[in-house]
Amino acid sequence: MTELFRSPRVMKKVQEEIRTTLGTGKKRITEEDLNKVDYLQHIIKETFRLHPPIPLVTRQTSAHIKIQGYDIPASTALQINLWTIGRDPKRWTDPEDFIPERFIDSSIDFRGQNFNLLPFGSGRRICPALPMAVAAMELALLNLLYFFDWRLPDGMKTEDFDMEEVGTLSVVKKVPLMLVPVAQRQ
Ligand code: HEM
Repeated sequence: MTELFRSPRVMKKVQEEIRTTLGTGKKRITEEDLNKVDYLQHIIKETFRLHPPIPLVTRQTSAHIKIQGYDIPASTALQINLWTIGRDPKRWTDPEDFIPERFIDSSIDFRGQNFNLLPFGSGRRICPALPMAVAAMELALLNLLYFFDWRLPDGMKTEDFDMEEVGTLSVVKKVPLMLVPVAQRQ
């Protein structure tokens, strides 16, 4: 929601796509509404790229290996920095910008097969809750964006948003986002 609010173009586009796709007059968002709005899926991917909730995934080597010329002994703990990978200019164009369109016509997904985007890890220890977590995020966003428009509290400016993140194993926004909902008559 913070990235959407910082990017009015993206907010407007996704609300239009959600409201057009789901139609007017809905009383509730249901499971049948999931996976219908492609642009929302791109927004979720773009958010995972810039703000992976678990920024470091750990593995331990089972044998001596060599990576890019470095000798790594057996039983070494390796940390894969998902946050850095998500902002690596060698992998992403304009990596600091929130551009969901980068995923249009792209096969990049977050299900562990593409090593540029691994918010749920990969392989046999990949997050077992991936389908539930993604469905919960999508349901929450559909509800927030279909039924409400959003404005800033009086006296606050978008430039005042503090984007700092804090945490250890998992990270969250240091200063919670505060917005005012404006109910929409559909
Ligand atoms: C957006 C939400 C979530 C994200 C981004 C996330 C991310 C991750 C990541 C990166 C890992 C490590 C994967 C690896 O080492 O390859 C992990 C593991 C795990 N996650 Fe999640 N997770 C989320 C939600 C959840 C939820 C809601 C649950 C439980 C209800 C959950 C349960 C677990 C468990 C049990 C593991 C350990 C799996 C294992 O070691 O075999 N996760 N998650």
